[in-house]
Amino acid sequence: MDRIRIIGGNRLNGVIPISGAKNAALPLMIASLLTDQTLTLENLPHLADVEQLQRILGNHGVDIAVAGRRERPGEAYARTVHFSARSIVDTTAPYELVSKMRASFWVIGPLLARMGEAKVSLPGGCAIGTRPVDLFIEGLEKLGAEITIEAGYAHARAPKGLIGAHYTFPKVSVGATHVLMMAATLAKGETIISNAAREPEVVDLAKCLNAMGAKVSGAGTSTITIEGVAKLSGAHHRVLPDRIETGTYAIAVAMAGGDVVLEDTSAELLESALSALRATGTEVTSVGNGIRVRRNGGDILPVDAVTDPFPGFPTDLQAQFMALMTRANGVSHITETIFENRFMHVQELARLGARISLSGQTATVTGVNALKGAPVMATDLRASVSLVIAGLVAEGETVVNRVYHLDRGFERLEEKLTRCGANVERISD
Ligand SMILES: CC(=O)N[C@H]1[C@@H](OP(=O)(O)OP(=O)(O)OC[C@H]2O[C@@H](n3ccc(=O)[nH]c3=O)[C@H](O)[C@@H]2O)O[C@H](CO)[C@@H](O)[C@@H]1O
Ligand SMILES: C=C(OP(=O)(O)O)C(=O)O
Repeated sequence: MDRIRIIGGNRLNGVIPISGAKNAALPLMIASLLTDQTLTLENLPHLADVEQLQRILGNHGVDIAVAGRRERPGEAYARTVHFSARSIVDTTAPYELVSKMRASFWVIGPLLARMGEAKVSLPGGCAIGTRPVDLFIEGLEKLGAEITIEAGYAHARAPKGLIGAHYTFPKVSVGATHVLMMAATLAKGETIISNAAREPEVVDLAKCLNAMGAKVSGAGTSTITIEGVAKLSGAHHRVLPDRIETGTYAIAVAMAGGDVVLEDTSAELLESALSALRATGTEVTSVGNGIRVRRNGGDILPVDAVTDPFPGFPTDLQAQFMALMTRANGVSHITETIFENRFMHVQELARLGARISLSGQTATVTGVNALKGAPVMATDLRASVSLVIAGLVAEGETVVNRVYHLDRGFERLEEKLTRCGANVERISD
């Protein structure tokens, strides 16, 4: 099992190319199930989750062909891939494939819309909370689906096709918004989704669906309207930049100090996180097609953060920001409102000398003068990278075990950091 070894103490200077967003790529790939024509996705990141979803789509009969990729060292892979679901050969998404990642459950929407049936295993994904699927079921039932849960599978049927309806989410859900939006593109009549997720990945999916001939409006606001159409066509779509990868490297620079341009990304995707970062005393400016992040010595100021659906502070940056706060000059409070168990990094950061106490959903972080390297264990995707960030300034050697979590969502992490001067190395046994 691979590990990552970091020797702390180096500043970061240079350019980091930002890859296409994992959390946009996954629903976009799933959208290929909606049409018998080819959906071409540009800027697709090379990640374990993308590969796993390719296996799942392959099982449904999707032909997948890589049309091109950039191979220059230090660049994002930026693959262009064709997805062609000419016919759906299987409407079952089996446990062995789906249990590895949350987003694979989302195939339920397009399969139901196109084929009138789907049998999908209940999902896996990061161990950050219970992660139920009640909102997906309620929303799809509102569109006329009949759904039962038996032996770990959701059995969904819509023998007469899906029918447009008005559904108000009782709670904001990114995944359920993606699924309902996709399903409604092929439903009869108009669907209105209220209290929809407003994440940039929802907007990206809506743009792609519209390029495929769907009639989706309002994505990016909390009311999305979809006028169903009889058929969708192929399209060519560029995956938007990964705002979580962007924020992660911005926080890494704030932690290690230095001057780095994050390339092929945009500050608009993560304003709330960047304003928290500015408040810590880090310089963050938009430049050309990216963001410049600078911190040249001086204290890291303590800043409180509360996670919230977009445009709030992203839960997927909570662990990384907490790592930064472990070195702040003072006390900060970090509150997690999205997932009930997303503090697995706390005990691992403590191994490096961090002082963090937990009370309910709030972590109180008392900054320390120095962290000290130690072996630590990655528990989930974003928790893992928070340990790498802490390792960048910890004295001596930090070894992060269970790196497969990182590989789900960070492309060429050690290469991107090493090229900016960090001492980071992957150890494969
Ligand atoms: C692949 C992907 O894009 N994953 C992202 C997506 O996950 P995901 O789409 O799974 O997260 P949701 O937005 O659905 O979850 C938000 C909250 O709603 C709850 N909920 C969700 C569905 C449901 O049927 N019932 C229910 O109660 C969840 O348990 C959670 O408390 O958005 C999360 C919140 O920004 C991010 O952390 C994940 O990185
Ligand atoms: C929680 C995440 O992924 P998933 O929803 O696939 O578990 C994440 O991307 O941080």
